Order: sequence, then C-alpha cells, then structure tokens
Amino acid sequence: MLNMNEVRRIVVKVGSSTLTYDNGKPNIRRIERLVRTISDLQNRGFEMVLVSSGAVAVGTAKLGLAERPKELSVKQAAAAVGQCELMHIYDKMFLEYGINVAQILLTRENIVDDDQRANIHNTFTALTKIGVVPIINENDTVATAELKHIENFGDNDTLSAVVARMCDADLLVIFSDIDGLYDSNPRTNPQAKLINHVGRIDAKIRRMAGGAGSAHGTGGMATKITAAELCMDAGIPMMVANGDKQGLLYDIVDGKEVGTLFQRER
Ligand SMILES: Nc1ncnc2c1ncn2[C@@H]1O[C@H](COP(=O)(O)OP(=O)(O)O)[C@@H](O)[C@H]1O
Ligand SMILES: N[C@@H](CCC(=O)OP(=O)(O)O)C(=O)O
Repeated sequence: MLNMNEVRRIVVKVGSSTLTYDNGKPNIRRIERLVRTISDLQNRGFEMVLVSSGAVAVGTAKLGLAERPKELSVKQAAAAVGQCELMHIYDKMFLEYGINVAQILLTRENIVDDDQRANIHNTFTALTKIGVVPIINENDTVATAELKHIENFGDNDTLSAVVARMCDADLLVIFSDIDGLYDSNPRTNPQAKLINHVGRIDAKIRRMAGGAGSAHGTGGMATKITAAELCMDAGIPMMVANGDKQGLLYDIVDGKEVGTLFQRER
C-alpha cells in the first residue's frame, strides 16, 4: 500500500497513445484534463514533474505525413516540429492556471556523464523550488548516434524512471493506454487479469510484459518493467494506470488502489 504522507514530488509520465489520437493529432480533451489536474495538485503542495511523449506523433500529423515515419532523420524532423507544438499547447494551458513550465530535453549521454547529471539535477531543484513544472522528453534530435549504438532511452518509460531518480521523486506515475500490468497481454488474451501489486521484478513478471499495442506507443509493458526496476532499486514506488480514466491522479494521491503499484517489499 502506498503511503501518500511520504509523497511530495511526483513524476507523471504520459505516453503518445494517451496524448494523441490515432492520426497523431493532439487529444486536446485529455491534455487539458492532465494539465488541470497537475496544476491543481501543484497548488495543493505537491511538486509535479511531467514526462511527456508525443513529439513524433504530433509532428507527423502537423506535417501531414501519412504515417509515423520509419526513416530516422524524418522521425527526428517530425519530433522537432511536434515538440515545439506540444510545448506551445502545454505553455498555453498551464498558464491558464498561472503555472509556469520549463522544457528539458535529455539524452542518455547527459545522464551517464557525472558533470552533466549534476547540472540537470541542479536545474530540476531550482525549477521545483520556484514552483515551475518541468516538462521532459528525450532529445530526439541528438539521439541519432546513440540510436546506432542502441544506447538511447528509446522510450520515455525508461527516461521517466531516470528522471524520477534524478529529481529525487517520491512517486512515478506512468499513464498508459491500459489499466496496468496484466498477467499476459490483454490485447491477445481476453482472460488476462490485472495485477494490483508487484513487490519484486523476476523472470515471471518479465515474461508477462509484451510490446507496444498501438501505432504511436513504443515499448509496451516491457519498458515499464525496466522503469519499475530502476525505480524499485532507488526505493521509489511506481504506478502504471490508465491515462484515459478521469480523476485517476486524484485517486492515486488520495491513496486509492488503482492500476498496478510497483513497490519494493519492505
Ligand atoms: N502484460 C501486459 N499487460 C498490459 N499491457 C501489455 C502487456 N503486454 C503487452 N502490453 C501492451 O502494452 C501496451 C501499453 O504500452 P504502449 O503501447 O507503449 O503504450 P503507452 O505509450 O500508452 O504506454 C498495451 O496497450 C498492451 O498492448
Ligand atoms: N521522444 C518520443 C517518445 C517515444 C514514444 O513514443 O514514447 P511512448 O509514447 O511513451 O511509448 C516522442 O516524443 O515522440
């Protein structure tokens, strides 16, 4: 059971399939709801950090491309366009509630370098201290070299866990297009059952988690397990919940049991 009395800084990660329609265009209703809730929780005294995907999807739609690009450079071009559009939307919506936002784009290289990691940590600390909500995504423009070495984050699930560790978060919430971790992929097995709590990641849990389920999602449940491992190692609880369900973030901070909670057995 999650003890919300111990939670002050919350990292919320939202995937492309939650933030955009199948055609890649921004799902304004969901984004608005997310922004309103995060703003309200920030006002309530939590320190909110947002990890947002969706740059490639939004850029693809904005450029009028027929499908998510396969060629790396075109994908990066779409991400550069989409990131700009996404931040424009966030900035505008958060400002309606008087909340300032900041964009932070990261690569794996930034995290493994001690000096750069310290700089990022300092920036997070300064931003949260003055009540700014940092919005993080992978820096898709400079991730090319890393892609070739298969060393980029590749998915924002892993990135969100790295961010949670780096900004000393007390909780990571990953919003997905599904209720949580099931004992097998519910897209292929209608009998699959939701798992409410995972206290330890082992081979059995890893076997349950499959790949992405939609055109814009990447990583699927497998990368959420990797994220959970990173969080549990650092003693940070992590939840996977459905980004389409209204009010879930309130339920979570009110200590209600939703989705799947990954929390190290004490
Ligand atoms: N054991 C599992 N439990 C739940 N979802 C699973 C499982 N295995 C694979 N998946 C797939 O993972 C998807 C969620 O991940 P993903 O497609 O990356 O979307 P998002 O970016 O919204 O998180 C689900 O829609 C489902 O198709
Ligand atoms: N940096 C990429 C994120 C990759 C991605 O699609 O992640 P996700 O939707 O979280 O599985 C983007 O913003 O499009």
